[in-house]
Amino acid sequence: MLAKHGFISAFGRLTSLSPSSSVLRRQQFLVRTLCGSRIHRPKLIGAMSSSSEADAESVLRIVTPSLDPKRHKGQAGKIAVIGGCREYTGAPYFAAISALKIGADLSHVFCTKDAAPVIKSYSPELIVHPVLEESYSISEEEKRKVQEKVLGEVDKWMERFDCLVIGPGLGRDPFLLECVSKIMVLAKKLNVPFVVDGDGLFLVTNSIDLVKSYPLAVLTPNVNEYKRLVQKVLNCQVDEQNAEDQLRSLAKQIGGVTILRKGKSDLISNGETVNSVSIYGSPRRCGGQGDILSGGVAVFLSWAQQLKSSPESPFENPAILGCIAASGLLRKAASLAFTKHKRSTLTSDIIECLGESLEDICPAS
Ligand SMILES: NC(=O)C1=CN([C@@H]2O[C@H](COP(=O)(O)OP(=O)(O)OC[C@H]3O[C@@H](n4cnc5c(N)ncnc54)[C@H](O)[C@@H]3O)[C@@H](O)[C@H]2O)[C@@H](O)CC1
Ligand SMILES: Nc1ncnc2c1ncn2[C@@H]1O[C@H](COP(=O)(O)OP(=O)(O)OP(=O)(O)O)[C@@H](O)[C@H]1O
Ligand SMILES: [Mg+2]
Repeated sequence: MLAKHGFISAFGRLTSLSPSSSVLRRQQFLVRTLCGSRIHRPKLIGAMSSSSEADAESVLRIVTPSLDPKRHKGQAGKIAVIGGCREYTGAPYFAAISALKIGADLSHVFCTKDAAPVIKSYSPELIVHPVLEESYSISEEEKRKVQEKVLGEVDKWMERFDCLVIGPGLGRDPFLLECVSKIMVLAKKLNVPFVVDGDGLFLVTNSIDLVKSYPLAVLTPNVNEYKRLVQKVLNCQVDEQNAEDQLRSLAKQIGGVTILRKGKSDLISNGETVNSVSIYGSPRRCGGQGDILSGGVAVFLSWAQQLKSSPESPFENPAILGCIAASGLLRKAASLAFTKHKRSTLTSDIIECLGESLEDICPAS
């Protein structure tokens, strides 16, 4: 109920991004074709009682908008990554460039001053804001003023974003994380959805109220991040025998946020349904694949939000559809990259395969 209310209120903000009627008709046609002649909620995602393998390719076909010449720049998505510090410049780059390669129109990165020139030099496509500060660069007396400045800079842009990705390569500096927690509060106030990954999960695991009961929050923990969340929120260890039930309990306990638990199979739950995506990916476990996923979830979630423009819409939960689509595409791209590069497959190779993989599932024309 809460989740539904949240999505509806967020759609108000996204009205201007609603798909044109021809786009909506095409998507409804796809639902009819996949689910029989009457329009009803597609059986693409699992039921309440058990986990089921999602039909990721069908979800990708439904959420991906057609390339309509009448659409203007920005309508296919404006994404912002909050991340990037002295140590990590790759992670925010991977998330932001993946969003563009999948089909978003604009991709921003809000990072520390040290990280900005490095990230800019990777790609002229990204809009990079050198606004975040780590403790080492400021004195105690300056902290309050700096925090206000950081929030002011982000606030100027916030309403324009369809989704944020918070955490890839953020680092764990306490002052920086305090600023980011304020950015999360601002995003919630404006009903901007966000994906929390990497060090963003370190932050929310220790301050769970930052995401609790916010239906537009998606958490994408890897094995370690999941272990820490389970220990903190459920006060127990990860139970592999009852993985689906435990994930459902965890999502429910955090007030119905959507969690994508990454692993051999990706498991997705909002506290009600549990879906898995297990299509074959790649045996390479090079760093950065989770960053592609977080950028992808942001784009597909934004697109899935645009589908739900009328009360009769058959599309129920944009966050879940976004997770399924991103997981399916990442796995397909990883598999394609591995056939080309084998043992030397890197995250950049997988990013290069995103376009071809999506084209294979839903051709641009
Ligand atoms: N090129 C880059 O800049 C990258 C930066 N990254 C960033 O690095 C920061 C830390 O993320 P991490 O994912 O390393 O943090 P984690 O706390 O998840 O991982 C830390 C340790 O866990 C170990 N580990 C990984 N998988 C495991 C498994 N299945 N079982 C047991 N141990 C396992 C790793 O070897 C590593 O030593 C984040 O900000 C993240 O976004 C990563 O995204 C990778 C790429
Ligand atoms: N054991 C596995 N077998 C197959 N695919 C996997 C496996 N583990 C992870 N993946 C795939 O890789 C993606 C990234 O998951 P991973 O656990 O590597 O994230 P991560 O540790 O956050 O990555 P990053 O290095 O970007 O931080 C998952 O969505 C999943 O599709
Ligand atoms: Mg990660």
